[in-house]
Amino acid sequence: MTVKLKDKEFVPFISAESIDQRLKILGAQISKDFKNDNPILLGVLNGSFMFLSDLAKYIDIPSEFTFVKLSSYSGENSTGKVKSLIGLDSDLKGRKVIVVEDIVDSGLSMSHLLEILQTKEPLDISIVSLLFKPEALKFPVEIDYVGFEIANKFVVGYGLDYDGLGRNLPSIYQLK
Ligand SMILES: O=P(O)(O)OC[C@H]1O[C@H](OP(=O)(O)OP(=O)(O)O)[C@H](O)[C@@H]1O
Ligand SMILES: Nc1nc2[nH]cnc2c(=O)[nH]1
Repeated sequence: MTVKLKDKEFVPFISAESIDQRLKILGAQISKDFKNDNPILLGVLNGSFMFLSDLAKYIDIPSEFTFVKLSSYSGENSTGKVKSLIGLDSDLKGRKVIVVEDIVDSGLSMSHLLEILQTKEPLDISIVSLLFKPEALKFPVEIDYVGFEIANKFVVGYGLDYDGLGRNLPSIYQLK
């Protein structure tokens, strides 16, 4: 069934069942790779809230969870550049950090985020992204765990929004 959000129509793309199956595999892989590391999973708000919450249920090793939001604003104006992390209250020094994103598209957000995170002196940084658009990548970033590689088309649902709407859809839709 199609979904209409404001002026745009979206068609079903990745079902809730497919997401759940993939998350089981990702969770098992991460649990194996970080077995003795007590990693910190760092969700990037807003888009990652649903992904991280569901992924966490399939991670069965000691692990910690925290969230940040990126800020690209200076006063009232967007600088077009991500400048700081809002809400990072955990000490990352010497820790294994797993950044959790809903999507890597151009790679701009992730490359800026990595620059800021490096200054916190973590032991290492891994990336898990539910979605990845290889054709759209302009700022090279290496993603350690990818849920789904997708075409360069706009998607919504499962945390991802169109103009603030659609984040609560339990599956992923693609622009018609
Ligand atoms: O690779 P990029 O081209 O930088 O795009 C990816 C970014 O876009 C989305 O965030 P957005 O800025 O829309 O904020 P949101 O998470 O609050 O929706 C998404 O959550 C990523 O952070
Ligand atoms: N909702 C949404 N946000 C994005 N941010 C970067 N790419 C996308 C996308 O395809 N959909």
